[in-house]
Amino acid sequence: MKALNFITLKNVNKIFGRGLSPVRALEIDLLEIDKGEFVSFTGPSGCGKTTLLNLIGALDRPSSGEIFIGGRNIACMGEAELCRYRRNTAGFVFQSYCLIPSLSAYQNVLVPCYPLGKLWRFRDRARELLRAVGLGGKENRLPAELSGGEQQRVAVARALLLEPDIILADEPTGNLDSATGAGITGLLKKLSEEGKTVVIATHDSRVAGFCGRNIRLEDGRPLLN
Ligand SMILES: Nc1ncnc2c1ncn2[C@@H]1O[C@H](COP(=O)(O)OP(=O)(O)OP(=O)(O)O)[C@@H](O)[C@H]1O
Repeated sequence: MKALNFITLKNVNKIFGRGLSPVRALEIDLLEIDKGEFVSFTGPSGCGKTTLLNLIGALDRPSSGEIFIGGRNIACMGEAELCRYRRNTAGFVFQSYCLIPSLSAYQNVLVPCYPLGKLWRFRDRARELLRAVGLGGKENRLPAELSGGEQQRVAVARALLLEPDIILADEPTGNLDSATGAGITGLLKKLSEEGKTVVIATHDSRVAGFCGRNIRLEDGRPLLN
């Protein structure tokens, strides 16, 4: 049975800057996402999509409010606990892939475990993940020797290395042609069917159409039905 309300944002505000011209980037009364959901956020440029993903992934802190992940409020965690949360619970996929150019696909997938040491423990999993995203046989290629879609697959495999419950993807298909983008969206959908909670920000209505639920943001506020 699905556990409900895996991600809950309550009275969350994010304000950038101070003084005469602060920017209110997000203003959320209540937003709930279930475990295993595949949710997209859409809306015009500047409506707060990236800010929202960054708050859920603890890459940034809210100005006020509570963000519960699996019942724990990450908005009031200390830095050490947040580090563990970022490492173990939330995996990020970015529009521009953010791979390290001098490392092979396989080495890039292993990057999240470098700070943990004990690389050997993750070697088989990294190879398995590359096979699972359709890159078996291309483990030793550098990012420059892979297509955009293949690089994004490496980024998805990297995000999965430490078995996070949540995948956050900010415009994951933004640099890809529509067929390749559909492949990446299909891969993210499959992950949600396997139990991961997948949250993406996208401009592309076709990508949003693939998701179980789409939430439109306007001026930092979700338009909920
Ligand atoms: N570090 C920052 N300092 C000041 N303002 C910021 C900062 N980051 C974002 N903003 C502002 O917050 C608002 C929301 O930005 P955000 O990047 O979340 O929007 P977005 O919906 O992801 O936009 P896009 O679709 O163009 O990527 C915008 O008005 C933006 O200018």
